Amino acid sequence: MSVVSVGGDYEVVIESGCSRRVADVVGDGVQRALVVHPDSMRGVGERVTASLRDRGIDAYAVGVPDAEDAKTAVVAAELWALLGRHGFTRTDVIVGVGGGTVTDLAGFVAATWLRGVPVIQVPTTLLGMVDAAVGGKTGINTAEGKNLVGSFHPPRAVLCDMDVLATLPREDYVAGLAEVIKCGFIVDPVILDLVESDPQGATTPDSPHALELIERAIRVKADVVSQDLRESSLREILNYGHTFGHAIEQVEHYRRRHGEAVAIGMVYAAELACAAGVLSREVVDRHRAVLSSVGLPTAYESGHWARLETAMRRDKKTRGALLRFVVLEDVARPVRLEGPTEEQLRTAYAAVSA
Ligand SMILES: NC(=O)c1ccc[n+]([C@@H]2O[C@H](COP(=O)([O-])OP(=O)(O)OC[C@H]3O[C@@H](n4cnc5c(N)ncnc54)[C@H](O)[C@@H]3O)[C@@H](O)[C@H]2O)c1
Ligand SMILES: O=C(O)C(=O)C[C@@H](O)[C@H](O)[C@H](O)COP(=O)(O)O
Ligand SMILES: [Zn+2]
Repeated sequence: MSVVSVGGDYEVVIESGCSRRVADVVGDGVQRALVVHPDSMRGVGERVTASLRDRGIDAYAVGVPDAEDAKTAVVAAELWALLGRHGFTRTDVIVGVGGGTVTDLAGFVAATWLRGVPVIQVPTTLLGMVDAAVGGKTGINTAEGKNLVGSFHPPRAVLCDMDVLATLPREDYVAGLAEVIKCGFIVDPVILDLVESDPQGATTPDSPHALELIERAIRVKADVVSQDLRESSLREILNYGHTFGHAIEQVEHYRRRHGEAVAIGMVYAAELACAAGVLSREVVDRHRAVLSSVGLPTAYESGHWARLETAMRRDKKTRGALLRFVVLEDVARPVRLEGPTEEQLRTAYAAVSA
């Protein structure tokens, strides 16, 4: 078992079978629990619900639509209605069991119900474990863009059960590696060394390095969010690759995996930094090499610039008319690039669509 403390406020447990121990971390005085899971994870959701009932908690399981279809105001409103019907109070809890989409939704509903009730996160994807379930960013999408409505609401605990990864499709595991590699580029180059030493192994939860990769990425996230929960400055580095990545997701109506879009977004950010004279060609090439070695995409089709630029202007790092990007000066040296020229933006797009 491995435990990462997030600034002393809560713990991220990484252990086979720990999803069976949700009742141990719900806290005192809890009478009711709402366990939110996607239909694909009904088995784990119901197991968690049963384990809470065994401890005398009135637990209800509720299935939500798969992937980004869960992150809507309509689904959130259905859950608020359920909480109201079952009389959930401020001492009751919500449990998110699923990938990042479900932990984002469950966290958002917990943040807003009665202006905030506790949430326990039980991520079931690699991406959920290393990123979405940790750090308290919660949210839903609107027709205008990704994660445009949300709140900062840290969980009471995060339980990463390595056993549940056995059923995760390889493509989804690989998509989660994009956020792991992101942590390597922004803070912890040992992650890059580990992936480069065995790229094939990195693509499976059974590899000798899997646990170390997961733990290192969680430590990067925990360290950053414990210093800057509300993203006043430092936390922006976790958004590396997301300005262009979120724009791709929106243009594709959320049919591409988040991690895949972020992988392309990191190559875009690296090309942009290179065009702005901030980053060496060698580090840009390292982005393409390490991402493609695990099967992540590094290119995007041409012809979508106008829609991508419109979407990028809704990024939360934008200030007024000023587009702002997290870029690198070198590996583990993130900085901000504010107001890149139209030529630099287009040069980077041409480079990723080449
Ligand atoms: N809040 C944050 O800090 C944060 C960080 C990163 C990403 N995110 C969000 O996370 C989302 C992406 O998360 P994701 O990549 O986990 O996608 P996801 O939640 O869509 O899960 C991917 C797919 O795997 C299925 N699945 C989940 N666990 C499974 C398992 N163990 N076995 C079999 N199938 C399983 C899901 O049903 C889904 O079809 C995006 O919406 C992104 O914006 C949030
Ligand atoms: O935790 C953060 O902060 C991040 O930016 C992590 C990202 O991987 C994640 O996708 C996040 O949801 C993006 O947030 P947004 O503020 O750009 O919507
Ligand atoms: Zn992300």
